[in-house]
Amino acid sequence: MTEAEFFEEIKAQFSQKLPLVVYRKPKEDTLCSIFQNEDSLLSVNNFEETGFVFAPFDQEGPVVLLRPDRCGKLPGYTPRAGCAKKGRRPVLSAHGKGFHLDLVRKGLSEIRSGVFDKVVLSRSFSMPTEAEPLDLFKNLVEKYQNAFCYLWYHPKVGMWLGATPEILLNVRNRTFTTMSLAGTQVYRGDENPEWGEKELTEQKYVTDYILDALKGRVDDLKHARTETVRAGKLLHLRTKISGRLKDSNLAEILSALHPTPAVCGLPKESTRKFIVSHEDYPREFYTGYLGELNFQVERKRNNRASNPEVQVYKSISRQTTLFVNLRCLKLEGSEIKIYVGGGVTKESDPEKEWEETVSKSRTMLDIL
Ligand SMILES: C=C(O[C@H]1C=CC=C(C(=O)O)[C@@H]1O)C(=O)O
Repeated sequence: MTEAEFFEEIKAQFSQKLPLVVYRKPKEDTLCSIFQNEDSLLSVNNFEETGFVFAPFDQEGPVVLLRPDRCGKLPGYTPRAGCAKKGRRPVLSAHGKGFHLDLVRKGLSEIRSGVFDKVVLSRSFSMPTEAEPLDLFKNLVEKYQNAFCYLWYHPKVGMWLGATPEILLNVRNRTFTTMSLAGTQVYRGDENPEWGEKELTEQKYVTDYILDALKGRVDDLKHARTETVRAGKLLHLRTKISGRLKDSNLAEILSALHPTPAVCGLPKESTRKFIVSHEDYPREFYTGYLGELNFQVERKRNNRASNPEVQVYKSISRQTTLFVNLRCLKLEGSEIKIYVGGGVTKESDPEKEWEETVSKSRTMLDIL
């Protein structure tokens, strides 16, 4: 399949208003597309299905499933810069700042009263755009090599686009990896900067929560050393976590994990309630998760041990690769809605929390 054919197929699906997703996994150069042949709105029942999932923040909400009726692959894709229409660089406005500062103060007051330890508070803002969705996607792929970049569309749900640095769960057969990702600072040329107490604590809450949620449900639970990772112009703290699922209990693992304190808070239930009743917009799919569910992967292997003439055989495994939906936007006609948030702990300063959401919003604004 040529590059022109790959993108033509996507445009044709759009013009027929049929569901699709196009994406590129972190550090890979293959673009993947998935098309559903008709527009029914399908949802996941028990996570035994195969397809591309798109889950909302709200754990009770249905997890949308795109059925892979047709799939495309474009290996070796080299992104080119400047696909979006040239225009004025979007101006960052302070609109909504008063509300956000108040929201953070309310969160802090709950933390100080001992209601919860950490809460992730967010905001959303809109701006006009004339950019073509596919051009925006190409810009994401070009700019964010370490991120999972996607463009997702369902005529009954809407169109979303993002470049997320956060893996929720990666499972091949029964081996899984996940990560705790939190704490933010702006990248200023040093990939190994000092971290403050506030960031170290807010990220440790996430690590401890994940380890606790998985304990007893998995074998060989391990975590690596906490490290700094770069996501565009930002740096985060990350701890990789791995293990082996006891049996095929993907649904149970996901419900124990999602939403983690990287996007909700600690404890989960009281912070979820606080978020839903105090943020001034519905998160919908922001801070939900998305990705491949139970895809078959074929691997060719050389079995040197059993045959000196090098026998090549194929092994088939099932793989699930899910990402947290961060650094994303929703496209509604000629308007985009950008979503950004940050973790609030007892050490938070409302003004700095606002600045952090401004820095995070640049990930999406820079592709316009
Ligand atoms: C909630 C977001 O980021 C999360 C992931 C990494 C760092 C975060 C932080 O430092 O607050 C957040 O937990 C967002 O980008 O909207």
